[in-house]
Amino acid sequence: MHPVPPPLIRIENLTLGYDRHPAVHHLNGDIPAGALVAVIGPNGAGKSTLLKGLAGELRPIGGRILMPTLPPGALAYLPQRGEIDHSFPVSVFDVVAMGLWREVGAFGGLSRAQRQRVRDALAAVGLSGFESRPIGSLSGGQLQRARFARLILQDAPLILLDEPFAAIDSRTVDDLVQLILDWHREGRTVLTVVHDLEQVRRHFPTSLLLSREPVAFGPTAQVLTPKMLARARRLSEAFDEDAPECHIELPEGSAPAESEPQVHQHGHGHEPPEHNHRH
Ligand SMILES: Nc1ncnc2c1ncn2[C@@H]1O[C@H](COP(=O)(O)OP(=O)(O)OP(=O)(O)O)[C@@H](O)[C@H]1O
Repeated sequence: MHPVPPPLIRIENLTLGYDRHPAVHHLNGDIPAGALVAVIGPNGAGKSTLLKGLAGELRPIGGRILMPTLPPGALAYLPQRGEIDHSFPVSVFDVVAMGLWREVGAFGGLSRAQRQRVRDALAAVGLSGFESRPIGSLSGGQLQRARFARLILQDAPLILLDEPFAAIDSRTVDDLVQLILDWHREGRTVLTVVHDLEQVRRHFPTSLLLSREPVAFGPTAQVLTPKMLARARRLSEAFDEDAPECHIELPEGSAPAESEPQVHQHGHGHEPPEHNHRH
C-alpha cells in the first residue's frame, strides 16, 4: 500500500471576514498537490476572500489553514486587477522583473541570466518587444499578460489567481488558459476564481462552489449541477451581511443534503456541503 501524501492545503473550520464579520465560513477540506481548482460562486460568495486568506493577506477569524509541505512564501498570488495601481511610470520589463524579487531582493540588480529570464517570460506571454513600454500604456489584455509573465518568474508551486479572465479579450483568455494548463502539467497547484462556467467545465478538473460557505467541492461535473448551483444561489440570498462573528461548530451531516437552507444561531443560512472529492 502506498502512503497517502499530505495535502498541499488543509483547511480546518475556516472563517474569514472583515472587522470580525464573517465573509466566508465553515470551510473544511484538503487540496492535494497538483490540483487545478476553479473557485466559483455567486457575487459576494467569498471567493476573493478565500484567496486572500490562502495568500496570507487576511488572518482567519476562526479555524486555520495549514500548508505543511509548502516552503514559506512559495506561493504566487494574483489579486483582481482593480486592486493594483498601474498608473505609475514604470516599464513593462521592471514590473515583470518584480517576479524575481525573492531571489534578487528589493535593491539588487539583475544578472544577465536573470534579464534573459524576464525576456523569456515576456515571450511566453506574447509580449516580446514590449519591454520598455510604460506599464500604464498597455491594454487590459496586455496588462494581464504582463502580470502572468511576473507569475512565471515567481516559479511558485502554489498559484492563486483571482478572476484572471475578467474583462479581457477572448484571444488573451485562451492564451492565459494555456499557461494555467501548462502550470498544471508541471505539477503546480493552481486555484483560480472563474465566473464563466463553460470555461470551468472545459478546463478545470476540480471545482469549489462557494456561497459564503462551501456548497460543493470535487470533480467539476459533480459540482456544476443545477441542484448545486441553485443551492449556491439560495445560500447567497439567505446570507445576513450583519451577522456577528460565527463561533458555531456544525457537526458533520447536521442537515440532510436535500434540505432547504437552515438558519442557525448567527443568522445566516447553512447547508452541509457536498464532498465529492475522493483521493
Ligand atoms: N475589504 C473588505 N472590507 C469589508 N468587507 C469586504 C471587503 N472585501 C470583501 N468584503 C465583503 O466580503 C464578502 C465576500 O466578498 P468577496 O469579494 O470575497 O466575494 P467574491 O465571491 O469574490 O465576489 P465577486 O464575485 O463579486 O468578486 C462581500 O459581502 C464583500 O462585501
